[in-house]
Amino acid sequence: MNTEQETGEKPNISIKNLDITYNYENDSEEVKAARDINLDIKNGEIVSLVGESGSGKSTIGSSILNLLPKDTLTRGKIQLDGKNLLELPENDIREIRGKDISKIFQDPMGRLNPLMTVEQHFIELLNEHTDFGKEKAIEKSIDALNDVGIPPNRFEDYPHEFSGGMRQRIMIALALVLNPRILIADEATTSLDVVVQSQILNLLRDVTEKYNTSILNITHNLGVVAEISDRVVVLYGGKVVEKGSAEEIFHKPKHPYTKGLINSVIGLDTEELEWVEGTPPDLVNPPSGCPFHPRCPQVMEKCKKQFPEQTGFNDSHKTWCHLYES
Ligand SMILES: Nc1ncnc2c1ncn2[C@@H]1O[C@H](COP(=O)(O)OP(=O)(O)OP(=O)(O)O)[C@@H](O)[C@H]1O
Repeated sequence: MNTEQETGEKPNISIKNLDITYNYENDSEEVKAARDINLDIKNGEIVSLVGESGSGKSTIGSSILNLLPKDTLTRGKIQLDGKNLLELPENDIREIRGKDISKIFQDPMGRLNPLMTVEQHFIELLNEHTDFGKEKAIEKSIDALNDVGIPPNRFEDYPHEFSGGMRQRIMIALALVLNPRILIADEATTSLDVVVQSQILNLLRDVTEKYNTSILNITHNLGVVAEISDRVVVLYGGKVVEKGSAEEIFHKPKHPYTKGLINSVIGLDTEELEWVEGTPPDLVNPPSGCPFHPRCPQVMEKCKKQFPEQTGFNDSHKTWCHLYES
């Protein structure tokens, strides 16, 4: 049974048994980028999806927006308001994209049009999704900018006139102005320096509360996760291997991979930095059994043969590891 069923709270968005395979039936090798993913996100909740490069994080984020390449096979369900987003026609999904579900990326400069002012970006977006007149559109935009700390006198400036952190604030305001149900932040702070990263994360936390928007925070950097997450989902080789509250994942990690990830984060009391030895799996031919078994310091014979069943420690904390199976 999953957390949401146990607590009885209805999720905002619900991913069920999601499998994603790239290069399905084309000439290239199939890549099994996500396998049997189950993930519910509640209203106003910040869930971080963490794992090494290539573990399938961005693939899952893109599937929610239906932005995967055409020859990608997706199986399972991504449910929002009783609709399976994977089955919606392109026109319907275009309507949802930007309005109910929005996304912020690592590189705001690459997403903002250098020839358009901040105002023009907002007006274009609001014209596409609403029938606000110009006055209301400007008022809404200035409110959203205000919420992210950009003063109204910068409304007619161009993207290059802002610092990296301010451009990311503008992206957040653009992502929130339509009051979306869920915001997907894909490595949203990765290119920023540590102080600005922290400011942007705090900002995301604050605006989530104000707008009651959920956030799926995708990152390989565990350092930025502790600060903002309600829950953390750990992904390895396209499979969820552990999930729990931020407190549980950081202070009581169970899966050997999660433990390795946590130990590789630099903290104030770090004396010796550790890392997870070995290389991430090839998702064209994922390892049999538990995908982490070739790198696991506690590997057992059955780990090579069979993916573990879920072990639940309480309503929120679960892992998939043979070490904990009774
Ligand atoms: N368009 C694509 N076609 C084929 N394979 C892809 C495509 N995009 C990603 N992959 C593969 O899918 C797997 C998961 O990639 P994904 O980008 O989702 O991982 P990630 O955890 O987000 O990593 P990163 O942090 O490096 O972006 C990887 O093996 C990657 O090479």
